[in-house]
Formats: sequence, C-alpha cells, structure tokens
Amino acid sequence: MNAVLRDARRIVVKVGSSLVTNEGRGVDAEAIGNWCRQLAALTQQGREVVMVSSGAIAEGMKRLGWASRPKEVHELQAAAAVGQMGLAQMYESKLREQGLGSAQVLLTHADLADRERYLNARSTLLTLLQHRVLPVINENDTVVNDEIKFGDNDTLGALVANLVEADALVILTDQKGLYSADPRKDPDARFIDEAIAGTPELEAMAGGAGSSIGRGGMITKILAAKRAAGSGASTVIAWGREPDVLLRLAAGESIGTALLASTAKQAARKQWMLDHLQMRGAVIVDAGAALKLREEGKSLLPIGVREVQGEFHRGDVIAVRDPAGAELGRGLSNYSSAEARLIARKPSFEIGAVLGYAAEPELIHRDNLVLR
Ligand SMILES: Nc1ncnc2c1ncn2[C@@H]1O[C@H](COP(=O)(O)OP(=O)(O)O)[C@@H](O)[C@H]1O
Ligand SMILES: N[C@@H](CCC(=O)OP(=O)(O)O)C(=O)O
Repeated sequence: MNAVLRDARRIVVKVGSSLVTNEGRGVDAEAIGNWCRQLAALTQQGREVVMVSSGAIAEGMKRLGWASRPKEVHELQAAAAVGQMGLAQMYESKLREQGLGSAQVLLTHADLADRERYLNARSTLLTLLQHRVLPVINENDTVVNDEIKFGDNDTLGALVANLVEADALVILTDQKGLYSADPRKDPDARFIDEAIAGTPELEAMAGGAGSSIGRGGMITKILAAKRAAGSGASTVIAWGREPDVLLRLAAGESIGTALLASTAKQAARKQWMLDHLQMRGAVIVDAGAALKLREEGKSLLPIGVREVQGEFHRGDVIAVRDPAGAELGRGLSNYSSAEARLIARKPSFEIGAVLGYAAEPELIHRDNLVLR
C-alpha cells in the first residue's frame, strides 16, 4: 500500500516527451485521452490536478519534417512554438471530452525566480483550480536561452509543485520507475519501490536520458523529487502507459517508485520562505490583529495595519510587529509598501476603490505567514 497519492488533495502530474509523442512519432492522442480520462476521475474525487506536459519540441520537429533534433537553440525554439500548438490543442479537446476546462500556462525559470511573478503565477494557477479548470503547463521555450532553461520538465514539475503547494508530484515516464542503474544498460538493475527523497545514494543510481527524445533522464527526476520534498510533496515515478496508473495510485496501489518527503507540507513551505527570501520592510499591526494572527492563525488584513515601515514590493518578505514593536512573524506581502500605506486601516472591500484594482483581500495570506 502506497499512500502518496491516496491522501493527496492537490497533485502535479508530469509527462515526458517520449510518452506524449510516442517516441517522437507525433502527439499520442490515445495516451493523452487516457490520462485526461483519469484526470477527470481524480477531479471527480475532489482532487485538484495540474498537468506539466513536455513534447512541444518533439511534436514541432515532426510537423516541420525534421528527422533529427537541431543543435541551434533558435531552431529548437521554433520547433517548440510549432509543436506547442498541437500539444495544447490535443489536451484541450481531450479534457473537453471529459467535461473539463483547460488552460495553457507557459513558464520560465526567470518567472519563478522573481518574487512578484512567482506570486502572480501562483495566484493564476490557484484561481484556475478554484474554477475547476485544469492547467496544462510547459516551459516557455521561445524566450529562454541555454543558461536559463529548465531544459527538462522534471525540474519545472517540481517548481510547480512548490508553487501550488501540491501534496504529491507524479512523474510519468517510459520506465516502471527508478532502478539501481539505467535498465537500458544494466540488465541486473534492481527496482526501487520506495526511498526518502533527497537520499544521496539515489543520485548515484540515476543515469541520463534513455531515448533521443527525452532530455533529463532519471537524475532530473531524482532531483525533482528532492526539490518537491522541500515544500513537503512526495513524488511517485511511474510508467505512463501502465493501465489506469493515476487511478490505481490514487486508490493506494503501489505502482512505480515512491520518493517520500520527510517534512510536513506547511512546515516545509514556511522554512523555505525563511531560508530563501530576504526581509524588506515591516508593518505594525494593532492589538486586535496581533491576537487574530497569534491565537486564531488568521491572515493579516489591511484593516489591522497601523504603520508601514521601509520600502518593499509585492512578493517581498516583511516583518509583522505588534504595537510594542515585538516581531510576531514574517510573511510574503501581497502589496507594495506604497500600496500598503494607502490601504492600511481600511476594510478589504475598499482596496479596489483606493488602488484602482484589488489583488487579494489580505495583506499577507496565512499560508504565506510564519509566526515566531
Ligand atoms: N536508474 C535508472 N532507472 C530508470 N531509468 C533510468 C535510470 N537511469 C537512467 N534512466 C533512463 O532515464 C530514461 C527516462 O528519462 P527521459 O528519457 O528523460 O524521459 P522523460 O521524457 O519521460 O523525461 C529511461 O528511459 C532510462 O533509460
Ligand atoms: N519544453 C520542452 C520539454 C523538454 C523535455 O524534453 O522534457 P522531458 O521530456 O520531460 O525530459 C518540450 O515541450 O519539448
């Protein structure tokens, strides 16, 4: 019994190029139809799913009649732009057949490294999920060069899992899971059922990509599991053509390799925030707000803010202080310092009228707040 998916409410599913394009023979309608049917069943169970799908370059090469993968980055980018059309079209129609809405989201490394864009991408994805629309994500290959490329979508899958605070990441590939060595090269390779994500020995087991279509191989999947575990998500690596793989995993069946996160989700995310983000400013809150944060674990609303100190942008980490100046905690601000000064002491329904737009009703959402 493997509980990784059984207990997961929010799931990121990543499928690799070789699966999606049937080893480069073109977008595999049947396979995508199969996953979409399963995704629809998962949403029926009340789960939220985000798809990360590769295959744009492989599909674009086929459409352009290119037999071998070009070396030039701009040619790869052109192929991705061509192929992404087919990919998006296929997901859209297969998800629609299942009664599910879909949305295309193309992201780059720079988008997720920038705090403001990170928050924007997060809000967009969470809004799509709220509306029961299934986001289909790929790397925005057109605008990235080699140095800033994820290159493989395993890394992107993990970053998306961090971004939406997923409970689980499922990486579907062309192998049954992780083996002690590349099974294409070593017939004695042993299957690994389960391990703790981030265990150093795992990295030594993984080799590069097995086909000419896939990019990262197993090493990027192992590192993706480690990264996903950083925000508390466990990972399953499984064969994408295993019948009903997602449904069976969700029912608790042990399929593939489970790479388990050792820290709980909230604790991991909050630690990540403290470790990665620099503090830029502070707000002093009134006694009522201090009580709500401390005792009830509530979000910080602008109405409870008495004073805004320093200069910060949306997405920066700021300190929250009580009326005596003692630090209550730290969190990601949804508004800049200039905006925060304008909306301080005001009820959230007035934010729109004061600023001309309303991003969120909270100055700091409780999910983005670490209390002392
Ligand atoms: N230890 C390992 N266990 C399983 N597969 C491995 C291992 N090391 C390398 N591989 C190779 O990784 C390949 C999967 O990665 P990749 O080709 O990038 O697929 P995808 O397109 O699904 O990301 C497998 O086909 C396999 O040959
Ligand atoms: N963005 C690229 C994905 C890169 C890639 O090949 O990833 P993967 O097959 O997951 O190792 C594409 O859609 O072709």
